[in-house]
Amino acid sequence: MAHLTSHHTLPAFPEGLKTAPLVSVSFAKLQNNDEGSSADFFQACKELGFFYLDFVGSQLGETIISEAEELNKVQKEFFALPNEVKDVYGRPHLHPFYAYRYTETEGEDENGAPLRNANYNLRKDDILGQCERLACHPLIFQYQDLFERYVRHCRAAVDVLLEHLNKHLQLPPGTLANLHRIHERSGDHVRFTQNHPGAFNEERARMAEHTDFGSLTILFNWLGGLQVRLPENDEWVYVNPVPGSCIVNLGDAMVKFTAGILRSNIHRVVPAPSTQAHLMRNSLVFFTRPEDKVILKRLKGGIIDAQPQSNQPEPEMTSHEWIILKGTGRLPGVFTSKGFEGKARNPVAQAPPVAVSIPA
Ligand SMILES: O=C(O)CCC(=O)C(=O)O
Ligand SMILES: [Fe+2]
Repeated sequence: MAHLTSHHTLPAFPEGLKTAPLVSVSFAKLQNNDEGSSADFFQACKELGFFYLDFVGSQLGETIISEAEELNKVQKEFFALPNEVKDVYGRPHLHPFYAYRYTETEGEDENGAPLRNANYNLRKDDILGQCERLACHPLIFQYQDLFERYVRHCRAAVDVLLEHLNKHLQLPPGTLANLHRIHERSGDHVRFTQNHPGAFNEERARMAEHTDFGSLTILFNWLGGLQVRLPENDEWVYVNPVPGSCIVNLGDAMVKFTAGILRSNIHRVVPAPSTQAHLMRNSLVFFTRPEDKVILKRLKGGIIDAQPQSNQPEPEMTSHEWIILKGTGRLPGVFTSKGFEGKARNPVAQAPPVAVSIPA
């Protein structure tokens, strides 16, 4: 049988290593409104906030899989470019968030420069021609059609998920869809990521802990290295990539909209485990965010109304403000249903005001 993905070309994830108990939800069944799959999906969104979305057997799903494989080749080509070329498209001079970004790691490249772990954020509104386009490398233009198809297809899959959530939350029809209209400006973006092999480093691992700030994330990875922190005991465990499935996780906006019914789980990326540890690791992420102007606060209606009211006044900010503050490190700490954990208890008091001049 022909392989749908390139996972078989890589060494297998090590046997016997403890992995996160992500349930697998069939996208084809969700498309067909299968009740059991829909219930499993909602449960996963409440309990772990992470699940495998099995795309096999869905025409849209299999298209997304093959586009992700193509984009994985494009990202490798991009990251192989000379540093000074990539730096043209870098943070913060291009944009504080939608740009190329790196941190230096151990080792040197053939020119004696420190190795870089990097990502490159490419916003949906640039790809779909919905705003004045930020400068991007010619390679991105070369694959414009692929990017556009990928964005539209990921968004179509996300729309299916939002409809199921809307139903389970018993919100008026279209409530979540209306906060995520593809033609409106939003922080949706494609992210390329690349990490060099290296030894596990506790401090680095801790620095990488985060929740995603938006609504739903569609993640493809080919090697282990993603870890989630289990809600029941705070243990960090690996997520084993499954060929034919993407990993979906929920972000902060979903916690805010549902007053904590849904879970945005803390996770991080560390070096791939033993059998894969010598390899360069790439992942391809599609982040969905609420539209830029949407205020991140609990929605009214359905089962959300039965959630306890918080006794701490919450600063209200738009989705755009949230992304820029979090994306530029000005909301430190990890956001959970209980508020910010860790580095900052009262983040807004510590964060400088949002600069109005930041281009969206
Ligand atoms: O690389 C991965 O597997 C996960 C990446 C991730 O969590 C992120 O970019 O937010
Ligand atoms: Fe993430």
